[in-house]
Amino acid sequence: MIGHIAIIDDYFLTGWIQRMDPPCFDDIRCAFDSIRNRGRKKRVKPEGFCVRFRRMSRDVIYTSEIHSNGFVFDDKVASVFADMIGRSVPGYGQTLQMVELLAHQFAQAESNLYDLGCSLGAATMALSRGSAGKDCRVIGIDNSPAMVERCKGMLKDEPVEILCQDILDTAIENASVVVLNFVLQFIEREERLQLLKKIQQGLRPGGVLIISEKIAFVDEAESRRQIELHEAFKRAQGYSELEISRKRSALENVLVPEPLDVHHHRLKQAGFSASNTWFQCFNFASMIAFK
Ligand SMILES: Nc1ncnc2c1ncn2[C@@H]1O[C@H](C[S@+](CC[C@H]([NH3+])C(=O)[O-])CC(=O)[O-])[C@@H](O)[C@H]1O
Ligand SMILES: O=C(O)C(=O)Cc1ccccc1
Repeated sequence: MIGHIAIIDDYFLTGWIQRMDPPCFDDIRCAFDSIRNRGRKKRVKPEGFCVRFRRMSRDVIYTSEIHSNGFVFDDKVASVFADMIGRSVPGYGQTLQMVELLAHQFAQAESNLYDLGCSLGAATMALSRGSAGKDCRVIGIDNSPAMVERCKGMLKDEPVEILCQDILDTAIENASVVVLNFVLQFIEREERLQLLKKIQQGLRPGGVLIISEKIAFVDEAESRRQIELHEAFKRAQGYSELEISRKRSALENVLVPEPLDVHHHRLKQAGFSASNTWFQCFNFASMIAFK
């Protein structure tokens, strides 16, 4: 049920919890409680679990004035990314759980599963877990060397391949599930259709593309409302007004969101037979497209 990222209260721990059966949230909380009781530094194995954990660094990048112009996936961002995305994207954890469920549903035996723009490999892990036992190749790809290096470390015991590559150059073949989890938004708009066509062509019959995005709204008042709600979410997650506004400026022209109907229309143009939106929270949404 849960992948490898567990955020318990304000402990900011990243952990891998492996057991024969998928653990539920209460099991994990129990495991962490038992760790807490014995002192935070001590590595213990609560009964029935194999828990490996490292402290997840808190994202304080935009608390200081000194940060790069624009937004780049450099080592600074990679080192706090798990915390950053968890506190910035409403429903991110839920999305990962559903990627695992969808992989379980759609992964075909002896096919390839791709996580394009894998960052630290959270969705790669979900693909791996969801397709366990089907003899699939799970491939995570990212063009940020800092992300790839950390991702390889995080997933070193998982049967996945992690490549440092531009996803525009990646060959997609024999695929049953492809994931673009909050990645298309960073690709130049003119390149997006071509990328989706390539994915559609690399999918087997019955294959799916799972795509999550920050979305835009055509109606100005609606757009304002959704952005305000997203920013209220970020405030509730502990980001200050200054951090929120600095990151907003950094993301301008780097993360370019589009309305949901633009996405669905483009998926059709790329050759997908159908698509739908299976999750939305404020200006973040997840879709699935069927070959
Ligand atoms: N052309 C490109 N080629 C390869 N990678 C790219 C490219 N452009 C951007 N990236 C990579 O796409 C990732 C986007 S983050 C994905 C989260 C992850 N999917 C997750 O489920 O945790 C989303 C976010 O930061 O909002 C970064 O690691 C970039 O290096
Ligand atoms: O933080 C934001 O405002 C976002 O839109 C989400 C996000 C999350 C991680 C990196 C870049 C953008």
